[in-house]
Amino acid sequence: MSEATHARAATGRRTTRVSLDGLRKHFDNAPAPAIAHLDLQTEEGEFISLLGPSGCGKTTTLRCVAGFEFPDEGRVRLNDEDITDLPPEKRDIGMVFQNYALFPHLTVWRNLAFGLEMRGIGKAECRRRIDDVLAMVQLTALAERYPRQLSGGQQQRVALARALVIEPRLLLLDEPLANLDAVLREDMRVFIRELQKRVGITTLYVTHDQSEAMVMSDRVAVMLGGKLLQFDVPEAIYMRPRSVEVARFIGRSNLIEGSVEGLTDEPGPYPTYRVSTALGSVPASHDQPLATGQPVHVTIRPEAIRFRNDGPYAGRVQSAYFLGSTVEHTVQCAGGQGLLVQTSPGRRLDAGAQAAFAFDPGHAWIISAAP
Ligand SMILES: Nc1ncnc2c1ncn2[C@@H]1O[C@H](COP(=O)(O)OP(=O)(O)OP(=O)(O)O)[C@@H](O)[C@H]1O
Repeated sequence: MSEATHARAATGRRTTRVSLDGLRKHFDNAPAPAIAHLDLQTEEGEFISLLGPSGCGKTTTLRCVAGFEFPDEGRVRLNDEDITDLPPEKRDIGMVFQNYALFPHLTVWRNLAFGLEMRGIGKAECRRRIDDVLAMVQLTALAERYPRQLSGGQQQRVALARALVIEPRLLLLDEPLANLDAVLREDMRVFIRELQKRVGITTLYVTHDQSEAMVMSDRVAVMLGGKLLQFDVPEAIYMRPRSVEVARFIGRSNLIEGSVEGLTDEPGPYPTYRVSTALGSVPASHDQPLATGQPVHVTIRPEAIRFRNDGPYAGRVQSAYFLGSTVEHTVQCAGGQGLLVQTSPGRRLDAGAQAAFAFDPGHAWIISAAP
């Protein structure tokens, strides 16, 4: 049996599409809805991150899927089954919380057996499933330990194993790495993602950490103020933000106001326009038709700008901070436009220097939505 088949057999191989249709949740006495309106559909086996700042409604969304909250409006579906009104224990969903929520008085083995026994699973089947899942999370040797005798990372793996051993049709993870130190967090990202791929289970993952969402996910749902701002593959979220809010929230970004001058015939994966800005006329890409004179923003990532003596744009370096592998410069340009420019240490310019710079039209993206 291949490792992937083995892993799927160990957790029952149940792929599921999740469909959130028109969800709304407004808690009593809250000034604004936790979820204003949410439509989100996943494919089978996808790893989806719900990403956004504190209070944007990520956890409430996850709790509506788990059955710990009930939406005021909208439906939650797994494949074609409407589970909106089912209690949590009837949903067949595995969940891992930030604080792991392990039973402290039970060994690792008993923690895993608990949910299986509750479901009336026979002894032999329990043993088979627990053995398989413990092997997957590499904890076979620690089966008789109590949670307090385990490190944070090991406890997290027990929590994952406990969620998977019931062979759920969906896995929900709510900031599961928040309590781990930085190095362990990075290891656990890879561990969870590899495990999820082997098992093939559809997963919703709540985080406010953008790099975590980028590294782990097939697609990222960026939320703000109870609304979905953008739902796309990580590269598109980073390179082709659809709104000023997404550009601001994801990574560091330069946002330049301007108005569309017209379409060019420059080659590239997306049509290139010229946009009139404080820097002058700049080339930038977009995938939708734009009208001449239309107000837009151009977003350029700091690492996409290069200092070059023959560059078409000019400014004065105000500060240069050494960050280790890169140097971050702030540059004051014509018309009062400030820019962040990130270079390798070898390309550093000092504060006070005059800078000429350039960027590819493919790295300048037009945002046409009003902020
Ligand atoms: N039980 C509740 N009663 C009243 N308001 C609530 C309740 N649960 C959440 N809220 C409010 O709903 C909004 C969204 O909360 P939610 O926990 O979903 O956000 P979040 O994006 O997960 O934030 P965080 O990352 O801080 O957990 C917040 O303003 C929060 O205060």
